[in-house]
Amino acid sequence: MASSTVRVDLDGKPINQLTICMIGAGGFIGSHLCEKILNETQHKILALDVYNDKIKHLLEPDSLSWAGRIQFHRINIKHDSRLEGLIKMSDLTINLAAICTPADYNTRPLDTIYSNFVDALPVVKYCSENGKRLIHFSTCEVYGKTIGSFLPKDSPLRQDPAYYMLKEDASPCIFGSIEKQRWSYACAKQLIERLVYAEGAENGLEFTIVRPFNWIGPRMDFIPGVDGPSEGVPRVLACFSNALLRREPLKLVDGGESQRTFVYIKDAIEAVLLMIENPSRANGHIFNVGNPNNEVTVRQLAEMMTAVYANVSGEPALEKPTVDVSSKEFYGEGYDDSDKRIPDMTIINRQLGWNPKTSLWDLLDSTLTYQHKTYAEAIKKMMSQPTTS
Ligand SMILES: NC(=O)c1ccc[n+]([C@@H]2O[C@H](COP(=O)([O-])OP(=O)(O)OC[C@H]3O[C@@H](n4cnc5c(N)ncnc54)[C@H](O)[C@@H]3O)[C@@H](O)[C@H]2O)c1
Ligand SMILES: O=C(O)[C@H]1O[C@H](OP(=O)(O)OP(=O)(O)OC[C@H]2O[C@@H](n3ccc(=O)[nH]c3=O)[C@H](O)[C@@H]2O)[C@H](O)[C@@H](O)[C@@H]1O
Repeated sequence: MASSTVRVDLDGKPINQLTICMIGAGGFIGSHLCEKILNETQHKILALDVYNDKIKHLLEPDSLSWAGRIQFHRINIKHDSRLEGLIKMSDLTINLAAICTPADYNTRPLDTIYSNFVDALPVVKYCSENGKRLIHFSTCEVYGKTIGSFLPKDSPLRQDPAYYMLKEDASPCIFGSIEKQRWSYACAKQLIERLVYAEGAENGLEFTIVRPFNWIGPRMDFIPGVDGPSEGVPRVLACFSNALLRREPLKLVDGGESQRTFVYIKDAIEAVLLMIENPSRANGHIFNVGNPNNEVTVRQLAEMMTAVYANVSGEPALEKPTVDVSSKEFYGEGYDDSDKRIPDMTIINRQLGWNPKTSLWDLLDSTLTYQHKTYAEAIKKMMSQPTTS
């Protein structure tokens, strides 16, 4: 229920009701952000996407308390003349639309570059020309590899945060060669960040750039063959969930040595709401949003998910829960990887006072409970059907 008391910002000033044009509202992050805004604020949402399956529960029935505060527009921003009008009608635009699954970066590099750079251009332009505020979703992938990854494996400097900690205003962006098409995504995101920043510097665009660090939780991506293509490769949470649901070993790419920090989607969305409601603290900034305390190797993630899922499902884990695969076999030619991703939290702490709360175990527990409830029956049914040859 949206609270009826007056909401105040971090400086104690009342927050005016906003109309928000949310592009990509039907995706993983968009669905959680819509839910949060409708539940806790009085803001209105113009939700733009080509799909709405993940926000269907928010769009109907009309009797819900937020009826009239969310309006879905089925729009592909690549070619739809309604886009500028919707941005003009809004106080703030949030752009989440993107191709953002690594399996696509090296196999569909053109689509990836168009989606993350070319298609985002008109959004930036319309915001700038019409004096509208923009929150643009970038990625932690713009940092690429850490400086430390170029040091010898046994170098003590690898333990020094100066060689791995990722800082918005200091760290370089280090990508692989052009043949490593994995970096098409990071590079496109970096260029759109630079464009947004330049629009701010030269034309006064009021902007905030968000760099998410592996946000995970319910509704992330799809389970192949259930609510997405059988041959599709989602991000790691859904890949591992799919294997656990099917009682198959989890595939560790190149030994599962890469490190990631995972943050619970519900924690991360709180940071976005703070940005929305505190423009004077958020404008002109780039924010890392992640949980530096939740670092694991991908192998450790697989082990933890296996243990959590055994608890959730009540079924014992497989005797051999993981299997090694090469990145070429799994993703194809042109894959490369970020070695380690720890967000520096100084800027978001200083500007918005935000800190993540949820431990990796707890966030996996609630997420895998959701995956089990949502998919276990469908998978069982599918697997019991005879395969056609
Ligand atoms: N989930 C994460 O941890 C993470 C990490 C880093 C960056 N990001 C960035 O955050 C944003 C949202 O990510 P997500 O995880 O919610 O992804 P998602 O794929 O679930 O959501 C993206 C949404 O954008 C929509 N979309 C794509 N192209 C569109 C177009 N041309 N017109 C209209 N709609 C279009 C898709 O249909 C989808 O619903 C992306 O920009 C992504 O790069 C996410
Ligand atoms: O979420 C993020 O912050 C960003 O990172 C992701 O990139 P990445 O973390 O590399 O993608 P995942 O699919 O989540 O993979 C994480 C790691 O697990 C590995 N992996 C993935 C899937 C699998 O089945 N097995 C496996 O070992 C990958 O090789 C990678 O090392 C995506 O690029 C974006 O969604 C986003 O910009």
